[in-house]
Amino acid sequence: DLHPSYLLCCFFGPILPFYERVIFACRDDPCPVKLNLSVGAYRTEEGKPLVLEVVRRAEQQLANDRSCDKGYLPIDGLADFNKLGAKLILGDDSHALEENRVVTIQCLSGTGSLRVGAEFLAKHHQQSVIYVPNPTWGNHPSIFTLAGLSVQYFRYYDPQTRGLDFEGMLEDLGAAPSGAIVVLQACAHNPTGIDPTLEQWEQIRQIVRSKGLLPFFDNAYQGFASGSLDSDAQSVRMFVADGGECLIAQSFAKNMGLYGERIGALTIVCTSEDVARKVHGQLLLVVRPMYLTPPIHGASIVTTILKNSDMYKDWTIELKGMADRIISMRQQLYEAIQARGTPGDWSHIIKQIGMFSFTGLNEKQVRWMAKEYHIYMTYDGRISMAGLSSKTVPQLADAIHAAIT
Ligand SMILES: Cc1[nH+]cc(COP(=O)(O)O)c(/C=N/[C@@H](CC(=O)O)C(=O)O)c1O
Repeated sequence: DLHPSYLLCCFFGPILPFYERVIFACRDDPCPVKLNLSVGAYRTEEGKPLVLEVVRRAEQQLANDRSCDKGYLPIDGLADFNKLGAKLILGDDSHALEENRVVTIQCLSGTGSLRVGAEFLAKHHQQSVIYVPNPTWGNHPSIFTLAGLSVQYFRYYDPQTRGLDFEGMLEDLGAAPSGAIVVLQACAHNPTGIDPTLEQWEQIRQIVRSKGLLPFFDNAYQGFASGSLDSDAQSVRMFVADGGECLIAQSFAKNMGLYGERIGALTIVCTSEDVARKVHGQLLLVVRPMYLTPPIHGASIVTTILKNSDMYKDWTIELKGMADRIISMRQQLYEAIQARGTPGDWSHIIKQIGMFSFTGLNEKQVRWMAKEYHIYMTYDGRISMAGLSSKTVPQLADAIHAAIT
């Protein structure tokens, strides 16, 4: 009979995903000028996390409201949050909302929304195959596999052009079995920073609908990519406008800076009000044994801001400020690389969008940069542009130049 601790140590083998190893390597590096570009969390020009001013005002308002309590939320979360969150992604004029075909439940940020959606699909959807982009966010395969779905990949990134492998994507989606689930990152694709154009989204929509595939949008960066909440929602709204079904995982971690509040929502757009009612009931059966009910504070902050037109407007201004700073970091890094005459075409740095840039650096170069320049990024060469500042751009450009030449 095995000693219990022996059993445990059998499981605690080298399970850390590659990016966690990077984070620990960076954390343990004593160098005073180390640069952590591995985590997708916004940092200010001073390299600090940012609590939005409008979030502080909302929290102050909540703290002063003596009618607020800390009781359990319903299983599907804060009703106002669900309503306002659905409108934010679907648009005020959404027919699906008008026809009551939409189910939205508050979940534990984007990750929790993806997981609840995946558990629901594993139980109720006739196809258990889920296609994700190659490459995709490192956590996607685990979320879907642990929920009981079988993960397949569709081509997404072309290393030759450092752009979208659009033909390959359409071919793989065309070859997917009818009813298969397809994960589509709504904007600011992680890790590549490459999004389809609106014309390409329309072609993707046509093939998804003609093949009877089920789109599952991961909407983790709405407003963070272009600075506009509506522009970044266009891909989702295209699909919803055609009357078909889709799932949408929403996160307020990045666009409202509420990373640690774990606030997001799962929206399922159904074909009828009656189906929506049944889906809602089944979602409650997934959530209750998983975490009973979601946390109240983050949902209250988001609701306070979305409900108040002045606060909403102030939020959009701060959100655009974050997006603009990232776009400026792209431009500065590109110009710094150009100024050093680093070989190769680096225009992908300014063509890509959102939090990340897929540099094209290989693992050997990434490891060398960590060792020689104390600059940390994920081993696939992804850098978080939000981790850069005008001060640190030259340090990164020098390191890239040295790694390439
Ligand atoms: C595409 C995508 N989807 C969902 C999430 C989950 O976000 P949530 O905080 O659950 O709402 C993330 C987080 N990505 C960053 C965080 C991480 O992976 O640790 C990242 O890629 O760095 C994504 O990049």
